[in-house]
Amino acid sequence: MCLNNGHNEIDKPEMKPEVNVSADETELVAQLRRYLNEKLTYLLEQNGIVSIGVSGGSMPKVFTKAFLETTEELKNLNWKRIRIFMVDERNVEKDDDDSNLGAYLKLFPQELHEIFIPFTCYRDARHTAHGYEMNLRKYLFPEQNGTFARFDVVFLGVGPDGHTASLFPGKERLDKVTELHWVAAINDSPKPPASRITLTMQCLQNAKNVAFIITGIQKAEIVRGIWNRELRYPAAQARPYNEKLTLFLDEEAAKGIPERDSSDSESPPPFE
Ligand SMILES: O=C1O[C@H](COP(=O)(O)O)[C@@H](O)[C@H](O)[C@H]1O
Repeated sequence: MCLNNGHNEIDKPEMKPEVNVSADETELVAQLRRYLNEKLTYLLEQNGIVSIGVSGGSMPKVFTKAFLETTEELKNLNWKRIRIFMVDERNVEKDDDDSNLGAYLKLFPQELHEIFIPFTCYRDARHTAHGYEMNLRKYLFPEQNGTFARFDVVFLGVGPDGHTASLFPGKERLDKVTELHWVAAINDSPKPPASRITLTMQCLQNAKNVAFIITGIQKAEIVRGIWNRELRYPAAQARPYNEKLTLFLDEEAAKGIPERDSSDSESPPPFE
C-alpha cells in the first residue's frame, strides 16, 4: 500500500486514454464505426433512449459517415431510441452557416432530422441555454449523477487553444457554472461567433463515454495536454470520472502522444 501525503491511498496507476491513430479519413471513419457499433449495441440493450452528443467544426462530416454506416449494420434498429444533441452550439439559427446543428442537418437524410434535439435561438444566449437544457431533460431524460446528466456518449473536438465544446481556456466559467447544471451561455467566445451555448464541464466529466476526434499537427500540443492532464486546457479537464476516454487521432495529431519508449526521455517531444 502506498501512503500518499499520510493518507492511506492505494497508488493506482494513472489510466491513459484508448488511442486510435488513422492514416486517412477512410480509416478514421472505420475506427469511429467500430466504436459506435460497440457502444450502441451495448447501450441499446441497457437504455430506453441512447443519447449521443456531437460537436461542430470539423466533426460533422466524419461523424455522419461513421454513424450512418454503423446504423446500417445494426439489426432491427429502432431510430426512435437514438437521440443526437449538440455538445455546444453557436447562438444562431440552424440555417446559419455558423450553426453546428445546421452542419449535421445538411449531411443527414431528411427522415432522420427528428433524432436531433432541437433548440430555439434567442438573442440572449442565456435564454437559448435555458430552453435547450429543458429540451435535453424532456427528450433525453438521461440518468443523473446528483444534479448532472450522465449522457451516454459524447464526441468532442478541440481547438488549437485547447478549448473543447465552447469551454475556452482562462474562462472562470469552467468551474463557476452553477446557475445552470447542464448548459451554459457564453457571450465572449474568443473564437467567433462570440455568443454560444455549451454543455458545462461537469456534464462532460459525468458522461459515460467521451471520445475526442482530433486531426492536424496544430493540435498535437493539445493531444499532449490531454495525455498529460495539463488542466490549463479545458480539453484536458473534459475527462470522464469513469476514465472511459478514447482518442481518435490522425498521424499528425498523434505526434502529441509522448514517446511510449521512455528510454530516450531526454529527447524533446517530437513536435517541438
Ligand atoms: O467552435 C468550435 O470549435 C471546436 C473545434 O472545431 P474544429 O473545427 O477545430 O474541430 C468544435 O469542437 C466546437 O463544437 C465548435 O463549436
